Amino acid sequence: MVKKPNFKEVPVREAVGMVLPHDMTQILPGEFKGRLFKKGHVIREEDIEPLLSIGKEHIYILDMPPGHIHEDEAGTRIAKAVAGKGLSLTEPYEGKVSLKAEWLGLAKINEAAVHAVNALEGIALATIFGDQVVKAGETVAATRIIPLIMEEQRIVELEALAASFDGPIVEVIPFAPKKIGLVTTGSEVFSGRIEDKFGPAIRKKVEALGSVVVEQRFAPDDKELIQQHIKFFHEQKVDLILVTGGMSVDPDDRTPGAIADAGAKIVRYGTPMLPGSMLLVGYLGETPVLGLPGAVMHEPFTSFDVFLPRILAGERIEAADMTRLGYGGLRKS
Ligand SMILES: Nc1nc2c(c(=O)[nH]1)N[C@H]1C(S)=C(S)[C@@H](COP(=O)(O)OP(=O)(O)OC[C@H]3O[C@@H](n4cnc5c(N)ncnc54)[C@H](O)[C@@H]3O)O[C@H]1N2
Ligand code: MOO
Repeated sequence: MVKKPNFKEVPVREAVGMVLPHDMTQILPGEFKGRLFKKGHVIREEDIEPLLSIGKEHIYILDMPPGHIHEDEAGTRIAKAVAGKGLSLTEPYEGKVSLKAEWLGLAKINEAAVHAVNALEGIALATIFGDQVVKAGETVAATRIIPLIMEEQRIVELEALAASFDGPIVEVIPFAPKKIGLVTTGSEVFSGRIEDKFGPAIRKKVEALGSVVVEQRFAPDDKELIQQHIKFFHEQKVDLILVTGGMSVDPDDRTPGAIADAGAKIVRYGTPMLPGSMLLVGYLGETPVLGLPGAVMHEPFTSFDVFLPRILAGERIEAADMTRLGYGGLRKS
């Protein structure tokens, strides 16, 4: 059991000159939720009315037993113990310390470690789901202890637990700027019968993450020509090759075969996420080659948007990464 701290209860009218042991929250539904008084505030005569208005007829004056620490210090220590690179800590607010991204990047969260930390009584660590893109300033995790004070020993245990994992529990990996080669297939686009919609959509997605399409090459539905463009980009030593169109079941859909014929090792063709089930991921040497499904053209979040940030953060995509998308992967039916 979490030990109750020793408090002296003082009627609020007699508390003038005393120090508040924790932040005092006011909630006016629909209007305001926040800190009315900060921890450490010395109560003044004019504070009595506001305190009574939030239902505080008595306040606690804290008598901190030896070996215990306050929620603000505990929250800060937990945050420091779990944070890796790319995160900065906020000041404690109502006992809560948040971890905010310092740069645009991929949030990496050790899920098993988060569960292990939260199994310690009295400790709360909340994170976003991992492998998401976060912008500078976005909150990635927040922590607090449940009681107002806690034996310091518990925090020492938590620090040891956090240090026992391989790498930090929460971090933000920055995106390396990569050079991308884009092969757009489809005889209807090649001939000019229809306007290319893939190029602008892909540029927008990759530029948002700090990378650039160095060149876009067009091919009709001809396996040999598609393959030549893929090899060209590989020789140009781009960091990533993207191929659009021709990913499904029609006789004119040549892209998966062209990627294989170019010499790429196919990780997997098809992934259980909608939209974007027709995604192919392969590697030509060390260079990732992706066959992109039609949905990438018009949907803001597809299987491609799951893996692009991970590739730009330097990760290699394995078959299991692709097969695991099914659970929660129905984003659009
Ligand atoms: N019977 C089935 N039909 C479809 C399946 C399936 O499994 N069985 N999968 C569907 C899914 S999911 C997708 S995604 C698409 C995959 O399409 P493809 O990659 O083969 O795309 P295309 O057939 O080449 O073109 C589809 C559509 O998009 C237009 N297009 C293609 N590229 C461009 C471009 N660069 N700019 C503008 N428009 C483009 C193309 O003209 C077609 O209209 O298949 C589903 N069907
Ligand atoms: O693979 Mo498709 O993109 O689900 O529409």
